[in-house]
Formats: sequence, structure tokens, C-alpha cells
Amino acid sequence: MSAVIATIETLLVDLPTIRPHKLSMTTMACQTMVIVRLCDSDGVEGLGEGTTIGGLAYGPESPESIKRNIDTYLAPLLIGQPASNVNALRARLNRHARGNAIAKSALETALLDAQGKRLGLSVAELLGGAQQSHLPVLWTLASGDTQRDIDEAFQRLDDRRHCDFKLKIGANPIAQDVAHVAAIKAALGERASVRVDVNQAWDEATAVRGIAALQEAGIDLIEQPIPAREHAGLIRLANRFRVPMLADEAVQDARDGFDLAAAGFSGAYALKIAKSGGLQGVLELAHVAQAAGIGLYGGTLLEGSIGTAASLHAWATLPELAWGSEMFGPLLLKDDIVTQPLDYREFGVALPSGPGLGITLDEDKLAHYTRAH
Ligand SMILES: O=C(O)C[C@H]1C=CC(=O)O1
Ligand SMILES: [Mn+2]
Repeated sequence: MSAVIATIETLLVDLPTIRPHKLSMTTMACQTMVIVRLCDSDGVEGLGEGTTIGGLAYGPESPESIKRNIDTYLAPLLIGQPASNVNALRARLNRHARGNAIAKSALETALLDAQGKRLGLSVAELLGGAQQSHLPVLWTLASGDTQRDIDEAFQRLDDRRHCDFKLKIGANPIAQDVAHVAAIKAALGERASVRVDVNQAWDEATAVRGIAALQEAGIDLIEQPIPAREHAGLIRLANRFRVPMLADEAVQDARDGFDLAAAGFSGAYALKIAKSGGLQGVLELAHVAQAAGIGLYGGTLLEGSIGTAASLHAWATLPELAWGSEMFGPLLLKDDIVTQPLDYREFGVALPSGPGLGITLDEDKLAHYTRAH
């Protein structure tokens, strides 16, 4: 008898950040991860993570809703099912539950981790094999203070930790944001690539003014300047400016990617396992983008080590990420719940090895940071 899914446990884990992380929609002092522990009838455990930003500030799923919806609706659809047919389980979840992409991503990650451990293969191998084993990783400067951001950037350049930086803007008046970005770019000069993420904060007219000034200041990439659903506006901005646009909230899954590309978008897509409901969904989006000649960027919802490792296994199967990645989530957190943290070096991170995700929980740390109720 092949193994069936026996139990699925979800835990809310709160980890403090190393400094306040200021985004256009919220300031984070703590990150909450939903950790999934899935066990099959042979005792093989799969780990997953569902993580978002700022409670409900970033999107419609919160850590608490992810946990509750897994416990009440999604886990019962999986319990008792054969554990090793991940495609069938993914289809079953999608047939019976709409939306909830982050919750589904956490579950699919746990299913793949368990499958890898069962077969003695890494998750990247389950997905066809890795084409990259070291991925570039940028750092987000978002302390809210220009000089502190500049100091942080030089430290990370000197440590050979990061050489690309993303600045979070959109919370302040446009002139203030542009002055902040321009000061950082002027300080770093040609030593670093500087990009911005507006997280949907501008309307199109504001974006035209803001992007003109940012292009002038030498910024390399403009992420999601206007609201997610304004596809036509994003295409107009991409056509108007030399500096490329990176679509983030605008592209959740392959369908969004197809629509935007078919409507004439040129630029890049941010991939996130959380947006696309898991590793297979995000690779479908990546393949649509590849077919359309659109560049790729490995994105994060600031996951900890489990979600970050899962993302790395997916990105590693791609021939390249034209814009690199931002898989720095674990570095923003004061502590970790795994025994062997990810290996960040030479401006990037190594793909973890070993079966499944290649991640082992530190049970003491996990117990320490798990929310009581
Ligand atoms: O890209 C986002 O919108 C979310 C995220 C990624 C890096 C960061 O600081 O926030
Ligand atoms: Mn973004």
C-alpha cells in the first residue's frame, strides 16, 4: 500500500525583524509565518510555509486566515488521499477551494518536501532538475532613513552579501521619495544596481512624474508603480519610459502573465510561489513569460527559510533570472527555526541540497516562537 496523508498541522510562528521594514502599505517589526507539518502514513514529514506581509495590508490572506482555512477546509481535502500524486492533490484543492493561493502554496510545498524525502530527490529534481545552484539575491533598503539605508548598503557591498538594492517607496510625497532614492543612487554610483518598488501606491499621472525623475536619477527598474488591476496603464508606462517596469501584484499566475503579455507588455515579471498557489503554478507563469520574451525575477513575500528554500528550488529549474532574486527573507529576521540556515555568500544564496527542501526544523526554536493560540 502506498502512503496516504495522515496528519496536517499548522503553526503560527512570530519572528521579530532585525529593524523596522517600511513599505508603502505597512511597517513591519515582526513577520508571522504559517508553518505546515504534513505527515504520511509511513511517518515521512513534509514542511511548508505560507507567509504574507503586514496582516491584511498586502493582500486578502492573513496568517490567521491561512491557518484557519487550511485547518477547516484544505487539510480535510488531503487527509486519507494517496500522498505521492502531487498533481492530483493540487487539482483536488483547486476544484474544491477557490483563491487562498498562499495557503495552497504552503500545502504544495509540504507535499513536495515529503515526496522528495520519500524518493531521495530534492524538490528541484522532482521539478525536472536544477539548472542553477547559486542564485543572485538583492537586499531591500527600507529603514525609512536615507543615511541609515546608505550605510546598510555599503556594509552589504563590503560583506559581498548583496550588490543590487531595492528601495520601497510610495508612502511619502513624490518629491520626498525621489530625493531619498536619488541620494542613495548618487552615494552608491556604479557599485550597485538600484531599483524601486512602489507597491501600487501611485495613480498613473503621479507615476509619469515619478518615473521620469527616477529614470533621470539612474534607477534600473520600477516595480508595480500603479494598482495591480491597471494592466493597460502599466503597458502605457512600459512603452513611455526607457527604464523597464517590473509587474508584481499585477501578475499572480500564468493567466495574468498571458493576458499582460498578449496585451503588449514589455518588461519583467516578479515570480512568487505565494501569488501562484505554489511551485508548479509559479513555474507555469515563468514558462508563459519565457514564451513571451519577458524577463524573470525571483520574488518573495518575505518568507522565512522554508518558503525561501521552496522558492529557490523552483527558480533553480529555470535557465536564468534576468533580474536576479530577492530571496533575502531569512536575513531580515532576528532568528531562524531551522537547524542549518541558508548559505548566503558571494552576492547570492546556494540552493539547499539533500532530499526534499533540504531543510530541518530546530524544534526548540520552533516551540519558542510558536504563538500559543
Ligand atoms: O515585493 C514586494 O512587494 C514584497 C517584498 C519583497 C521585498 C520586500 O521588501 O517586500
Ligand atoms: Mn513588489
